Formats: sequence, C-alpha cells, structure tokens
Amino acid sequence: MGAELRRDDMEVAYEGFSDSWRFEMIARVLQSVRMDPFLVDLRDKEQYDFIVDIVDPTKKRSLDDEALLVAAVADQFLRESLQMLVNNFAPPGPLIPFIEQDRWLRRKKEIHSQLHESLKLISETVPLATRILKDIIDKSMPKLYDNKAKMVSFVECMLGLDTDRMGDLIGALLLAKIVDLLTELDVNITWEDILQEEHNKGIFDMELEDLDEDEDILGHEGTMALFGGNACAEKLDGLMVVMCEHLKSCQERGRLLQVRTICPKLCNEFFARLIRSCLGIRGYYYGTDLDGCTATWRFIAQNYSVEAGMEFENLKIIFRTSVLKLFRCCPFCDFFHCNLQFIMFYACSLDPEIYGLQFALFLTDLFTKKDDDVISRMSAVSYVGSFLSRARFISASIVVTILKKLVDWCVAYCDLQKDENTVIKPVNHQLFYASCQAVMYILCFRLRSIMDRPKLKNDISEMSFGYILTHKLQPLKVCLPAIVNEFLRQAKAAGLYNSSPKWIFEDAVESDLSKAFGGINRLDMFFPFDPYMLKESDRFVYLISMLVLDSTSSSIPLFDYFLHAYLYMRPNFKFWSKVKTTYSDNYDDDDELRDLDDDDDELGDVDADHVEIDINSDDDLEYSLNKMSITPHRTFYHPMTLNNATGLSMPAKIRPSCYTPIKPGKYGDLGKPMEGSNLWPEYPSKFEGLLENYVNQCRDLSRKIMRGIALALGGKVDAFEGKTAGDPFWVLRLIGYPVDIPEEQRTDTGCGAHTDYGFLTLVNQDDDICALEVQNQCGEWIHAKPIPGTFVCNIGDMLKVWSNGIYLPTLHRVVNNSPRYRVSVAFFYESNFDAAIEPVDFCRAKTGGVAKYDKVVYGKHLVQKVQTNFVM
Ligand SMILES: O=C(O)CCC(=O)C(=O)O
Ligand SMILES: [Fe+2]
Repeated sequence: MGAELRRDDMEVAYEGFSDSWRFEMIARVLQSVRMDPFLVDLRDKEQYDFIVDIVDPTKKRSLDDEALLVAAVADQFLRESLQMLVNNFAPPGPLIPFIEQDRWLRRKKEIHSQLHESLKLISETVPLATRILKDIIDKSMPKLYDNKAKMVSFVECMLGLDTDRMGDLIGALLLAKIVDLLTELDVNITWEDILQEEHNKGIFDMELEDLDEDEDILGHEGTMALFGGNACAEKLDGLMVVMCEHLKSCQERGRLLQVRTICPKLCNEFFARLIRSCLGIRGYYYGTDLDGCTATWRFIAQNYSVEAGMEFENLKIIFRTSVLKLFRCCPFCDFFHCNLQFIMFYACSLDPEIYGLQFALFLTDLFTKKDDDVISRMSAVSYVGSFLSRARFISASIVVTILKKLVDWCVAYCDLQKDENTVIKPVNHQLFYASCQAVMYILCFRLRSIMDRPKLKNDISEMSFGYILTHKLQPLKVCLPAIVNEFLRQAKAAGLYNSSPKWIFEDAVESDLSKAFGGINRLDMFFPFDPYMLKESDRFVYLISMLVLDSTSSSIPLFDYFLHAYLYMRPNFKFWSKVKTTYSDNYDDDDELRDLDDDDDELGDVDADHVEIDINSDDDLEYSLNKMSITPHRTFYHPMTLNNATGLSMPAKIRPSCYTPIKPGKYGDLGKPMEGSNLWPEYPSKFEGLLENYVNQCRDLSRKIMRGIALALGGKVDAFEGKTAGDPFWVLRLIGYPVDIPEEQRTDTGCGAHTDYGFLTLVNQDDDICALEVQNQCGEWIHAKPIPGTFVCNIGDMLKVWSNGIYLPTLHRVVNNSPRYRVSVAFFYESNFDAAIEPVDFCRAKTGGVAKYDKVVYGKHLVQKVQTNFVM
C-alpha cells in the first residue's frame, strides 16, 4: 500500500549517471561493507562473498562483462545487497544482551551511520534502489515477538534514513510503517489489569494516594511496575523514545514542516496511520477496509497541490474517515486506553502555535459541524477536551478561542430545546453532554491561567455558562460528578459561576442519568490524553510539561496543576483540600476538614477549643501562643533579623517552632544543638494532638510529592527514601506578622528574602491577607495570593543540590502591608538530619554531567543557617 514513486521522478534521477559509474558506486558500497565484518550477519555471509566476488573492482573485465554485471547487479544483486544492509539495522542476536553498554551503543551508532551512508550512496546511484529498499524494509520489519533492543535499533536505523532526498521519497512511508508497529504493540498491552484496579476510582483521585496503600502497585520500579513486566509496554516505551527523538530532530532541522510541505502524499499516509492508531482502532486496524481507505488517501494525494499548511486539511479528512470507520467497526466496548496519541501530542508541542492550534481547531470543527455522525462528533469533542486540558503548551488564549466555540454551540443547542413540556431523555442529547463535559474538564485544568489574563478573563466572563448549566437538560446531573464538582469549586473561587453543588447529587437518579447514554459510561471513560503510563518515554511528556512552568509568569501555578504537570497524573484534589489550616475561622463550613476528623473523636471536639480562640483578636492569639513553648532550644525563640541581602528583618513576632524530636546522642555532635523534644502548652488543651495530626498529614503529603518529583526526574519512586529522607527531619513554624507598628515601617517588617533549607515547604497562610511574595526569573516580586484550600509549596536548598539545579529554590519574602495580623503555618520537609546530599547521577546526566554543587550535610546546613538567621 502507499504511495508509489512517480515515473518522472525516476527519470529525472536516472539522468546524468553512466552505468559504469553506478557500478563503481555499488562496488564501493559493498567494499565498505566488507571492510567491516560486523555489518555482515552470518546468514548473509555466503551471499555477501558471492556478491563481492562478482563486483570486485580489481578484477579485469571486458566492457561486455561489465555491462552484464551492471545489469546483473541491478536486477539480481541490488535486492540482495540492500537486504544484507537492512539485516544489519539491528545487531546480531549474540550482541543483544550487551547492546546497552556504552561501547556497543557507540558501535551501534557508527554502524548505523555507515549503513545510512551506504544506502544513500546506493539510492543516489540507482534510483530504483529506494523503492526496493522500501519493500525490503517492509518485509524485514521487527515482529511483535522480537526483543526490545532489536526493535529499537531497527527503528532508529529506519528513522535515520529520513533525511535528504531519500527521506523525501520514502521517509514518511517508513514513519507510517513504524506507526503500524507501535499500534500493534499498543493494542497488545494488557491494560485491563491496570484499568480494573482503578476502575472504580474517581477521575481526580488516583495514583498518589495509592503509593502508600499498596506499594506493590508501583513497586520499586515506579510506574513500569504497573505493567507487571508487560513486554509490549516496554517495547512500545522504547520505540516512543526513538520516535519522539526523531520528531524533535526533524523539527530542529526544519524537516517536520518540510516533509509535510514537499510530500503531502506521504504525510497523508503517516498522519492517517497515526490518527487511526491514536484512536486505537482494533477492529479497523485488523479489518478488511484498509484498501478502501488507501484509495481515499490516494485520491486526496492526487487532488491536492503542494501548498504550505494544507496538511492539516488532509488530516481533517483522514481523521473524519477514520473516525467514521472506527465506530462502524468498533463498538464502544472495544475502546481501550492507548499511548500512541502522545506522538501527536508531542508533535503539536514542537510548534504549538501551528500544529497545536490546528489540531484543536480541526477537532472542534469535527465536533461542531454536522457532517459526521454523533459518535464521531462525541469522540472529537472528548479529544479536544482532553487535549486542551493536558497540552499545557497550548496558550490560554487558544484555549479560550476553542472554549468559545464549544460554549456557543451549547448555547445554540439549548436554544433549540424550546418545548417546555418535553420530557428530557439524556440518551438523545449525548452530544450536548459530551460537549459540556469537555468544557468543564478544560476549565478544571486551565481556568486559573485564563483568569490571570484580564482580557481572557473578560472573554470568559461573557460566556453563558449559567444559561447552559441551569438549562433543563441539566448537564450538571449527567456529566461525570468528579468533573462537575471540581469545576464548580473552581468556578466559584474564580467568581465565574456560582452554584452550590449540594443539590446536584442528592438524588440517586444522577447515576442512572449519566449511565443512560453512550452505552457503557462513555463520558466516564474517554480521556485520551490522560496520564501517560510509559516510563522511559515519559521524559518527553515531562519536558512538555516543563513549559507550563513559565518562570517569568506573573502568577504562581496552582499546586495541584503544578504537581500534575510534573507527574502527568491526575490531580489529587481530594487530598489537598483535606489538609486545611487549623486556625481557619470558617471551620464549620468546611466539610472536607470535618471528613478528616470524622472518625477521630478526640480530635472531633478540638473544634470546641479551637473556636474559643478569636483569631482576629491579637490579644487572644497572643495569649494562647505565648503560653506554648514548643521549641527544643531556647535560642530558636528569638526574632530573626536578616537578611543580609535585603536588610529586611525576619518576622517581628516569629512564633515558636516545633521540630522533629531528637534523642540525646542520636546524631552525636552534629545533632547536639537540636536535641530535645517539643514542649506543649496546656491551653488550648488539644493543641498537641491537633498539631501532631497536622504534622503527620503534611509529612505524608510531602513524602508523596517527593516521590512524584523522583519519578518526574527519571529516578525511582523511592529515590528519597532510605538514607536520603527515609527518616525526614521536619519543622513546623507558626508565624505571626503583627500590625501594631507604625504604618511607614510596615514594609520593613516581615520576612526577608530567603530560600528555605530543605526539600519542600508547605506554607499555609491566612486566606484573606496577601503578604507572601516570590521572585520570578525576571527578578520581579509576585504575590503568592492565598487560595483557600491550598498550600504554597517552596522548593528548598537540598532539592537544588540533589537535582543538580533542575529544581531551583524559590526566593521569597513576606511583607505584611495589610492592616490585619497575619498568621502563617509553614511546614518544612527536609532530608534525614545526617544525610549527605549531593547531586544524583541521573540528574547530573541531564545537566551536562558535572556536579554543580558540593556535597552538603543537611544537619550542618540547618544549624548554620538557623544560627545566622536568628538573633541569639
Ligand atoms: O509566612 C510565610 O508566608 C512564609 C514564611 C517563610 O517563608 C519561612 O518561614 O521560611
Ligand atoms: Fe521561607
């Protein structure tokens, strides 16, 4: 199947070469092969000797002989020579176990480049060769049962051919072949095990929680263990790396665009396969209608002129064709999770403004236009929802453009439901619900970045969410509850739309409604760009995610997004909101905190103590705080002065801190200054229990974040356990920022610019006082506005050292300009007290190979920093 070389191409290429010149070239190629026995697989040896013997240039031949030989080589031996070269795309079997060794990796590279040179020479010499080569590669493609090293090597070598003219002619076809192989692997991954495990979980509460509860799920090998050693997953993972690397290098060479412009016909083929693969068309892929589809592509290719930017037009047609075919052949229940769509995701990230925008627009058009059937359109809108939520490289303004299209469509749809008396049957409005769900899903992930930009904020405030959501079609009752809840929570916080979620799920009808259409929970299941599960190729998705962390941004990423971006996991909203400030004065309104304490009677009535403190009254707070003495060492009571950098003083009324208790002698001299246990106040009576509970929760949460960071950096999930942070030192600091100082001195009083010492800090600040500031990379101070139910998370010095600078500590300060007393509770999660932290190998490898920081013993660093930061 696929494109054929055009006759006139060949004729042009044939011109200007004499037969004997061609012959000489072939001889040279073969000679170079002979010089390197590794190139020759044993099974080719005989054939190889035979060919070399015939074409040996040192042998005297008559002109006739030579002509004969040229013909012979072309007709008879060209194929064999090519086959022999192709056989060397992958290393011979006995070498496979060693191929990961540096020496052999280098060798593989050399051999691949020799092979490329040879094949390039042959194809320039004998134009027909390219076509034959394509057939040979076709037949020699690795099979599912081949091992990973063989597959990876073969595919790498294939992709290396996608350069210059050879690439123009067969590059895209080779890519298409590779996509076929990836598809085959993807459909053979046994996702069922994983999906069953997670089947009943909410969409926003997944992986992180499970780490603690069932170590076996992630095990010590991180996410890879999810596959239970599934060989196809490992192979696919390796090939995805090769594929992404290739796309990246194409982009760098300007070839991604070029290939698509020069050779739309071939690109069609590639994208068609990609799209089919993305959709995971099991039935179709193995089905019988391939020829029909090929004919369509051929038709498209023949009828398009070569114009820049037309590829996505083609893509649209192909996608539509595939979607339609998919659902005809493949019922919902055959739908399965796959990974291949991430190639599209990654390709879009290489030029988001062009590919990303076009892909999003194209999917949206597929949805809004009536050309396709309902199922294809639902699929398109789910794709666009998932894509815009996860593809954080897509700008907020593109997101708003697409949202507007979707919302306008929903409004028009609602307008059509005029008849007051009709009974609503959800099954008849699947498209509408799918669209509402996509809109809400996108907003769950992108609302904050939209609200940060006044123009976009304005655009979005003008959209008629209220009208749609309160329409008698009742989308809030039909769409997935986890999405609806999270959307409402955020929309309310952003002032976009306000509705109490309480009424929505009161009646059990909700589940019937949401299951009443689309067969089996379609809306529940289709999130094609949801977490990427392959480990090795993760780093490409990770790098894309890094783009989210726009270090010059004028706002701070919301942590659950931020975390998500790092981990490519579903955000853990439930967990975040559970850990709440203990001094919150709207405790009664806070169901989630109540949940936390539900099964803990003792803490349940802390409430009573708690409300006795009037946090707005300085006297009360002063009284209760002064009564407690929870610092092991008196020196730490003192107000800090510092920072030499800015001359600002540390909090005028720093409250006592609470440290990990250290038994005398545990760390010898190193631990001496920190030895002791915390002293607790008598009043409030449950204070100790409450704080201990809080510390435990913060410690567990921090540990989970550290596990995520370890995975995100490419390490093992337990990289921070054991000697590094298996016994983490923690500090809890309660800080008061007073106001009883002259107005003109207020900006000087607070907390000077500094970085925190350890791994992470979770700062829990007053919801309504904006005083904490962090510096972005432009050197601007930006406010870390309090967002109810969230922490501000600072990266500390130890994480900088450990990650060799991949994670840099956040410079921050506190300036309380408000007329109110501010309180913050900072939890510091650090390494083991006696841990010697130094850049780890795999982070060094990512950052030029050289350690940027010296080894630091954390305990020393802490004592030294504390002693210089505090006035004794
Ligand atoms: O009070 C705050 O918001 C931050 C305090 C802080 O940065 C610290 O104690 O290290
Ligand atoms: Fe700090």
